[in-house]
Amino acid sequence: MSDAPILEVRNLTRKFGGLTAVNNLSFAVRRNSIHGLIGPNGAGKTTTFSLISGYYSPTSGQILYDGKDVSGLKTSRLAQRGLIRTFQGTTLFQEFSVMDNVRVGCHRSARAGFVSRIIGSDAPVERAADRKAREILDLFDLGALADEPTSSLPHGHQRALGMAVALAADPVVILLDEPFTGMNPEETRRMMEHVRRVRDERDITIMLVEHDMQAVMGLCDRITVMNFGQLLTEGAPEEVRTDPRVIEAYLGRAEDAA
Ligand SMILES: Nc1ncnc2c1ncn2[C@@H]1O[C@H](COP(=O)(O)OP(=O)(O)OP(=O)(O)O)[C@@H](O)[C@H]1O
Repeated sequence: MSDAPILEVRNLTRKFGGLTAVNNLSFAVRRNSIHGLIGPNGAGKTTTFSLISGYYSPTSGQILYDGKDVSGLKTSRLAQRGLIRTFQGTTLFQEFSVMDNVRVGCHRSARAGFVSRIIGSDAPVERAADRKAREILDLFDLGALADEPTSSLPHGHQRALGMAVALAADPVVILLDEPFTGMNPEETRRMMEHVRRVRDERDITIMLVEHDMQAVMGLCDRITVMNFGQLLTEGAPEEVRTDPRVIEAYLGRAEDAA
């Protein structure tokens, strides 16, 4: 496996009028790692995610994905290449069954064969999508709920299903936007297990923005810390947790807000 990072941002800057939300930010994400992006409120994490996933174009700087400059490419093009972002609010079809949500995701990524397109029969594609959807549901312990309406699932399961749909698109990198928001401790524990499983069993790189520090520290291999749009520090969870600059950044913002 190559040692080159799967994702890298170089001197990334994004301005909104007079406000610099991301300021000359550089960091790299190793292949097959779980990489956290943290920082106090307003630090620029979401903007960074939106830049990497193509929702915003950089004002300046570069984004390299698998060694290639993808700065300014649209979300759909990046998704085709395997860079997939999930959102805080779920984007599931609530009236569909659990299985059908994943099946739709599989179809989006499936390429119908030449013959089936000519004769109008997509049976092999359907069968392949079904098989793939079942495997993915099992990975997230959702197999027994496959035929349930999505709207009946509790919050934790809905978030797991959101990740299952992302997996159906054959990602290389998944960008998870606050995956633990609103979860109780048991749901958080299970979600952490799912994220690990996706990385371990599917060789997928995971990058996440998250405020739940316990989850971030327990899950991530490396953590990038932002403050005021800039890189504050980067390191293993233990280094970051005990870094006085990180503690200061969080406490400083808490005092501002008080
Ligand atoms: N579309 C926009 N237009 C103008 N300003 C924006 C826009 N998006 C973000 N900002 C500003 O950029 C700065 C960084 O915001 P961003 O949402 O990226 O921070 P964050 O670290 O994700 O914060 P939080 O943890 O609160 O979600 C903030 O000052 C925010 O108000």
